[in-house]
Amino acid sequence: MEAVLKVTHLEVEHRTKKKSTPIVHGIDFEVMPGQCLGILGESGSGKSMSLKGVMGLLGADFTVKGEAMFQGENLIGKSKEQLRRIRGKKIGMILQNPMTCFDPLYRIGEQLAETYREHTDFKKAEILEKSVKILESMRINNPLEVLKKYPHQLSGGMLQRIMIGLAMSMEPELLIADEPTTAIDAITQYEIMKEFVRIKKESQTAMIFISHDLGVISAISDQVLVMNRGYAADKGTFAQIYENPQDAYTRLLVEKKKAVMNKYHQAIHRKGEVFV
Ligand SMILES: Nc1ncnc2c1ncn2[C@@H]1O[C@H](COP(=O)(O)OP(=O)(O)OP(=O)(O)O)[C@@H](O)[C@H]1O
Repeated sequence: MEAVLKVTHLEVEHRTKKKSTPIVHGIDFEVMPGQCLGILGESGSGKSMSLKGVMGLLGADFTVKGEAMFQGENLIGKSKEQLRRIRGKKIGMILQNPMTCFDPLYRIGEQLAETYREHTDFKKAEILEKSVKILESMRINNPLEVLKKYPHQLSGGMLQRIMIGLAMSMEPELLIADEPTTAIDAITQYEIMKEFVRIKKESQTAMIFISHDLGVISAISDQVLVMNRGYAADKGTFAQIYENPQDAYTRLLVEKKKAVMNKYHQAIHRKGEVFV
């Protein structure tokens, strides 16, 4: 089976007049159809830079090298305009903070319509119908009312749900989610994760899910790439990474997680003793 996206020897470098600083040091990864690749690593490990590099979202002061094959074409080296067309249609992207993805000056409905106008030839009535469907599919009540609201009138969780619904309505070949739950509260984070797991089950869309949280990665990933300081530290299925980490850094992440889980189990156990 052919990978949906196959990235080989990806390098990202930041350049100023005085010096160049390597950020991502030749990493390889691939996403198979219907599967989710989780990219795990602490803040600053180069997770976002890798995907932004592939998707043409870095400024002119960055250089990106390597190969990122998507539908028979190398994304690296494509023009900003070509990549903009691919993003949002064939490759959906959900970013960290939903507030920054919406323009504060326009109503939600106008912004959804704009995306439809750019990527489809739907007429006005069809756009409205589709927009309502997106909100309904993401279990948002009173969709017609919500379409009339401005971003600041909605919660972060609701905006993130709308972003996910919009991305999925384009029926992308690949969905990339970069820490999509970090900017929202814990209960909503759980709800948003449930949406991703549901989408994965129902639509079989290939996904890349970026997170610093091992728990989040475990909920959705088939394969995991662990990043540390711009290098690929470990690779494998979640079970391989969790049970038998090859790299010292991955072992540290797993041990930290296991220690938290132990404390949690002990607390539950103690609570049980008190109340039994
Ligand atoms: N605008 C920038 N200019 C120069 N270097 C940057 C810039 N943004 C990030 N970097 C460098 O790239 C490294 C990787 O950053 P990146 O955002 O990819 O990390 P990350 O693993 O996604 O973490 P986070 O979840 O905090 O975004 C950082 O450690 C930093 O040194």
